[in-house]
Amino acid sequence: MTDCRAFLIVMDSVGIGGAPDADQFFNGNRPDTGANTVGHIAQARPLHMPVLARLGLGAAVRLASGQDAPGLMSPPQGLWGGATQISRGKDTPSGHWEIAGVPVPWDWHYFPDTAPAFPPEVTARICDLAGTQGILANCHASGTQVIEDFGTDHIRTGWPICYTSVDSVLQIAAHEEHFGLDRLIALCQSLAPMLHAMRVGRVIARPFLGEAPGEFRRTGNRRDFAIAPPGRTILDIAQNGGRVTHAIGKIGDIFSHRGISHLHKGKSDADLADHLIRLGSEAEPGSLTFANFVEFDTNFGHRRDLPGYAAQLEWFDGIAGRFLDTLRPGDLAIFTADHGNDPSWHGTDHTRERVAVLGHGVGTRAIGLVGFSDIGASVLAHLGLPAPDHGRSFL
Ligand SMILES: O=P(O)(O)O[C@H]1O[C@H](CO)[C@@H](O)[C@H]1O
Ligand SMILES: [Mn+2]
Ligand SMILES: [Mn+2]
Repeated sequence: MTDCRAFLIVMDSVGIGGAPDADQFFNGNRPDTGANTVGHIAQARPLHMPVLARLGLGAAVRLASGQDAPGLMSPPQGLWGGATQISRGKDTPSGHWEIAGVPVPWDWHYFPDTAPAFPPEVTARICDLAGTQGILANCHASGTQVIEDFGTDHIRTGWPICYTSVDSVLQIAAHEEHFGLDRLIALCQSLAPMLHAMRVGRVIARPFLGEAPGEFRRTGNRRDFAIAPPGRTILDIAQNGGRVTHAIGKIGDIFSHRGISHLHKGKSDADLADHLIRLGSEAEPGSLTFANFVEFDTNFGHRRDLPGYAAQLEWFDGIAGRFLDTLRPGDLAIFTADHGNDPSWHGTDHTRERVAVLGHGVGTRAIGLVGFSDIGASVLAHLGLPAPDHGRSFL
């Protein structure tokens, strides 16, 4: 067995523009054509990201989208390129599964942007499981806004706040104390099989605290109940090959906890960064570490907070530098993303974009434009493991 280790790090929603099918994806009724998360942030405010810029982030933005990314245009000294997605969803499971070798073969079920958004049988099932006479919201919504709008009614009536988005999700927001955190999680878990049978990707528990509008805030106790990937992922293949696999952050939920030896969670990306840096030193020879950093997406992309997104990128770049310093000769680290979420864009939903592929540990190399599945295939090739069912190694 090889002693080489592999680290695959997904910066959630850090897209680089240029998706050839962006015109088929929408925020509201306007297409995602031209959306470019990193490009537009850097054009609004030059980014200081010396570590990822040195690997080739700026060059990747230009390759994928034809746009310049001020501050990031240093000559690449890592493995660098862009990746294009083929799965029909611009959501987290679609992106991660395809990176892990399983493009999504079906069309997800999406709830219409109508009021009500959910069919009567779904509403009835939620009421039945929750023991309530009704549900609140029942529409497309932003998660921070929906608790502002319905939090007071929720505390008064005890009814769960149920909402969706352009993604294939049913989200339930409920108060950790008035409704109860365990009760919310049990509700989502019990509801999930019905929704998965409808090809709804995830049921998500969104607990919050606070007693009045202006004070309501979501907590770190979010839980996702996702459909299991419909094929062998790189985590499955690595584990079947006798390797230790480490999942950091949301990776456990995204892969329905399959193929994972050790799960490392935290209340914030700062906690996850500590796990990543520690595993850089401690992960076993031959192991695979798969990490997701979610705050780019949840705290800044959906909130359309461009200065916040920029600051998070610069913070993460420092983490990336500290992490890379822990690696040994023969290790591979790849930084990539699962979709876009351009904070300068209209709407509040993800944006269809290409993503960067930035590799450390295999010298300077331009890989051009590859497919999402080629990322996972390359990780397995580096570890000396059998190839996945989709994708080709670019190493
Ligand atoms: O506005 P919030 O609740 O953060 O919702 C976002 O989170 C969901 C899951 O990632 C996405 O579908 C998007 O709607
Ligand atoms: Mn995502
Ligand atoms: Mn998101």
